[in-house]
Amino acid sequence: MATSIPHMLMEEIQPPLQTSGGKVTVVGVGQVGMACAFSLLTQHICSELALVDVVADKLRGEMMDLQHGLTFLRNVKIDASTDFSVTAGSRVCIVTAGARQREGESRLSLVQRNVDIFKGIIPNLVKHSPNCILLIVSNPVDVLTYVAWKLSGLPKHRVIGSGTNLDSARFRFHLSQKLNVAPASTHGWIVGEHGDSSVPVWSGVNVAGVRLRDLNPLVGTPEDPDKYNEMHKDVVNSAYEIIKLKGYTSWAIGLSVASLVSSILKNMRSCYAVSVSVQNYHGIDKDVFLSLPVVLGENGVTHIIKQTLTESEISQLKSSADTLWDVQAGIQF
Ligand SMILES: NC(=O)c1ccc[n+]([C@@H]2O[C@H](COP(=O)([O-])OP(=O)(O)OC[C@H]3O[C@@H](n4cnc5c(N)ncnc54)[C@H](O)[C@@H]3O)[C@@H](O)[C@H]2O)c1
Ligand SMILES: O=C1C[C@](c2ccsc2)(c2cccc(Nc3ccc(F)cc3)n2)NC(=O)[C@H]1Sc1ccccc1Cl
Repeated sequence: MATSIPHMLMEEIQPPLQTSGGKVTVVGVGQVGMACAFSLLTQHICSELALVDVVADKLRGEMMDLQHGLTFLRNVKIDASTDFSVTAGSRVCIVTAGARQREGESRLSLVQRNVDIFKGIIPNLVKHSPNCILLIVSNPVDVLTYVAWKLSGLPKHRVIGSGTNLDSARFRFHLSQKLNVAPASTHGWIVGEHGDSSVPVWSGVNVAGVRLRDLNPLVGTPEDPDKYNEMHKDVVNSAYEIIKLKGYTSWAIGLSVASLVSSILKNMRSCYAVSVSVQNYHGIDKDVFLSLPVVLGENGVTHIIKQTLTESEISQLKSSADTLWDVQAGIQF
């Protein structure tokens, strides 16, 4: 006679599945990684969550703290380990692991340190989840998305970077405040290189299909009396302001990453500006990853949207492609 309570409480109809089909891994449980994890859980996006980091105590603490909130959420299997076997069967693997930039450290030095970190992460993720989609968040995100693709051996459509998804979200927020329309109804795309050198596509800024450029042809130009062109500066400056005020950024990037994962797991085919292989698009001949609007579905990037860009916008993309190509040339794989 089985004496254990579970056996007395219930009759097993079928053994548990190896994986639920909704498993997501987050590598790096720092400020960004935990914001991603919290956003995924509170929006009921994943059915399983695996956390990986090299700092074992923090890793266990974050896992326990999330587990204790499950009473208020749905029943998600949350696990954590420094061993990548915990990630097995993940549909999406989010990488936020990275070294902190040292005082006066060159960009290339930081890149190489992050590449060396990625050498220990990417092959292990693919070993345990060969059918996964890699979603890179660590900076410099465009270069590290290329590095992740090279190290993973995965097809390019299953390796994306968060890219200018956050840049675009900040751009839409600033526009929404000026127009007094909800950010979700204020449409605008920032493409190209994530961060300081990103490219706002002013011809596409619209509310309900009404393009600002049709109402004011000077929108986005230095001659614009309404100074909409300063919105892009606001996007960049706000990132630095947040760092100055709180020391890091987390909530917006966490929410933006959760939205990307939702479109993938639910095969929503929503459009996002994310870092993808852009060789042969807009006349770019270098093998680099930059952000363009793409359709995101269950197997990653299904389509790249062919926006009509101005000569200036294309020139800025090509300049970023050359910069990234030079950085990539200096990487020791
Ligand atoms: N793409 C974007 O829009 C965007 C926005 C914000 C931050 N970021 C980037 O996200 C990254 C993380 O930012 P953060 O504020 O969370 O940093 P953080 O230092 O708080 O967290 C990084 C985490 O990575 C872990 N880590 C380091 N090496 C590891 C390894 N080999 N394996 C597993 N884990 C490892 C660390 O232990 C730490 O917990 C940074 O590169 C940052 O620039 C990107
Ligand atoms: O990409 C980052 C990383 C950063 C940040 C903030 C100011 S400059 C960079 C961040 C937070 C914590 C650590 C780092 N490190 C880091 C940044 C760039 C890099 F190349 C290497 C490391 N960056 N925080 C952010 O919000 C985002 S978005 C952003 C940054 C600059 C312009 C426009 C945007 Cl929308």
